Amino acid sequence: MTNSNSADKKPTIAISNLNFFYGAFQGLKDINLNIHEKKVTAFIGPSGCGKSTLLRTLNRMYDLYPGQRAEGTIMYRDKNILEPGQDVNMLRAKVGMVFQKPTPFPMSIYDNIAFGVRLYENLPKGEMDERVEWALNKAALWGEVKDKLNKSGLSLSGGQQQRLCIARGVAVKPDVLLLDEPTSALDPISTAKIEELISELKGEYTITIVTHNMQQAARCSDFTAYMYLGELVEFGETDQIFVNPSRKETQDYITGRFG
Ligand SMILES: Nc1ncnc2c1ncn2[C@@H]1O[C@H](COP(=O)(O)OP(=O)(O)OP(=O)(O)O)[C@@H](O)[C@H]1O
Repeated sequence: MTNSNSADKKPTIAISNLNFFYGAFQGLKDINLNIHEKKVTAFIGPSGCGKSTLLRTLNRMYDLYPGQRAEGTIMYRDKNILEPGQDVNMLRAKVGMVFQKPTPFPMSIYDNIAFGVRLYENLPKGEMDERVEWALNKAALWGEVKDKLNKSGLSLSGGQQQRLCIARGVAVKPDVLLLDEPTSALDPISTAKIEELISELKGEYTITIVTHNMQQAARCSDFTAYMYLGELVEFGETDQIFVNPSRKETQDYITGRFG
């Protein structure tokens, strides 16, 4: 594994000796990796290598499924989130997730945003209106929906729905955003919008993205982790990984010679 030399600042998330199990099957093997503050980190690698599994450990999404368990340490701002006493709801408010398929709730555009906020904060109507507008602006969607906030979130196009999900994610003011192949269901124009959005959001949030799209990783990320069969093969600054990888396996994958 290559360590990045721009890692002087304390990382937002420090993963050490992480192993993950789906019952008897080991999905992640001894992962050591830092996620840096206000940077975009991409997880790349062939199908089944463990990218989504790794992403889901970062807010303990796997807790929802019986038989899945993680061992090791994931320090998130000085606290090991794998410890049993961790408040997972609070963790998921701080470390939010956007999924591959847009998943708006079957409710109005306004309520899609307000719903999550109400779980954590009791805002008067005026402040909630401001928060909804703020979040939709952050997700570059306000202009397209400001006149139809009471319409169903499901009435939006796929690209708009995904931006609504990103707005929902930022509305609770998280610290970290986990994006699991956020553009794989979208057309090129919507994809470009989401990529622009990622570049803007990283000024304020620490972002981790799983992607199959090499160009997307190269365009959007500051750091890249290449995984294979549950192992982290190489991690480093994206420019170095794409221009001068230290491992032949990484080179083969990014140049399309894999498999
Ligand atoms: N619920 C599950 N039960 C058992 N094994 C699983 C489960 N989910 C994933 N796996 C296995 O864990 C390994 C890693 O899967 P994961 O979904 O993390 O890969 P990935 O790199 O994100 O793949 P893809 O790019 O195809 O989405 C695979 O071998 C997969 O079959």
